Amino acid sequence: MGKASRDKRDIYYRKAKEEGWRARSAFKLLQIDEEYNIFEGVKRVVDLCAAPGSWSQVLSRNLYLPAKLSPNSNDSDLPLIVAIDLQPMAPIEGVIQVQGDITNARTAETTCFYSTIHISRYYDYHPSINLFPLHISVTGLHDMDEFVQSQLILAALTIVTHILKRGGKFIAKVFRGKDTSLLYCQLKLFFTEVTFAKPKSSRNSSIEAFVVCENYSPPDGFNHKDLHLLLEKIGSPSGADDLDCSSGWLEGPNKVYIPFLACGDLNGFDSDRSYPLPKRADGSYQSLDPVQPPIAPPYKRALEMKKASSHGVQGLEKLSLDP
Ligand SMILES: C[S@@+](CC[C@H](N)C(=O)[O-])C[C@H]1O[C@@H](n2cnc3c(N)ncnc32)[C@H](O)[C@@H]1O
Repeated sequence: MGKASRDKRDIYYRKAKEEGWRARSAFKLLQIDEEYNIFEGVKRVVDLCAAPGSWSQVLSRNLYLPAKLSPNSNDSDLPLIVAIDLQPMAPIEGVIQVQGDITNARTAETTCFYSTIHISRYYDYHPSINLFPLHISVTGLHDMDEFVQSQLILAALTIVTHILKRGGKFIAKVFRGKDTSLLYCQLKLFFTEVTFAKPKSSRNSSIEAFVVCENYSPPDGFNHKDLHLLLEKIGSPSGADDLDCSSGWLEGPNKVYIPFLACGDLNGFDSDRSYPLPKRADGSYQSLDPVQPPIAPPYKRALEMKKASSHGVQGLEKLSLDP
């Protein structure tokens, strides 16, 4: 019997069939919850790249159904679960589905709409957890894979920064590679706790891991609307002018944060300054406009993260590739 067929019939594959999960990856989320208690106190969840829906099933069974079946159940207090994917999926009780591309600005808007309309109507606060099985179809062309990954991260962060409340969580599947440290640093900009986990149901032979980000706490002065603009332009087939990160359209601390998030770039910035000054045509720096934000930490955090990325990420080495 070949390795692939043996793998397919592992214990989690069988258990998933027996217990009615749409994919064995349900166990990965359940095991992440066992270790990090991610569902505690959670009332709002957005499941990005959700089809065929095993993570949404976990959310329905662990959050929605217990609340619905509780004797004190109140319709206005049921958890809100929004699932997004390019593909349609069979309905799941308590899960609102949005079909769309998460790298597209319109999908991001729809997600925000669904999340905020329910929240503002009933609860007046934002979702506390985002799940993101970041799925990259590996092409084998390194540049292409890297580009797709960076686009998905940008898309996920756009949605995250628009709807996550302070203290919220973000869980994403990632592929470990040379850029994992950079990804860690990018996420560290927004969350005080970023940990890589390898649940036991994730095959040792797979380079997948899960990043568990806790305590959402965006840096001072970060304007999330700029991420959305970037997504819109990049995702637009309409021929709209490309907004690259050095085109001068960014202001204040975002001059540092956005290039760092979009492509890990902190080059060209003077590390003695809190944020870069605009340059004149002759290359000299313009003085600070008095209405600009005061010189304060803004990009020190990004710079520290960038430095940390060259020293490796604690915990990652534990995620051995060996069985
Ligand atoms: C591995 S599957 C996710 C499995 C799912 N989390 C589960 O538990 O059943 C990856 C999904 O990502 C979706 N996907 C990939 N790129 C996407 C994008 N740009 N926008 C929305 N969905 C995307 C694919 O359609 C696919 O259904």
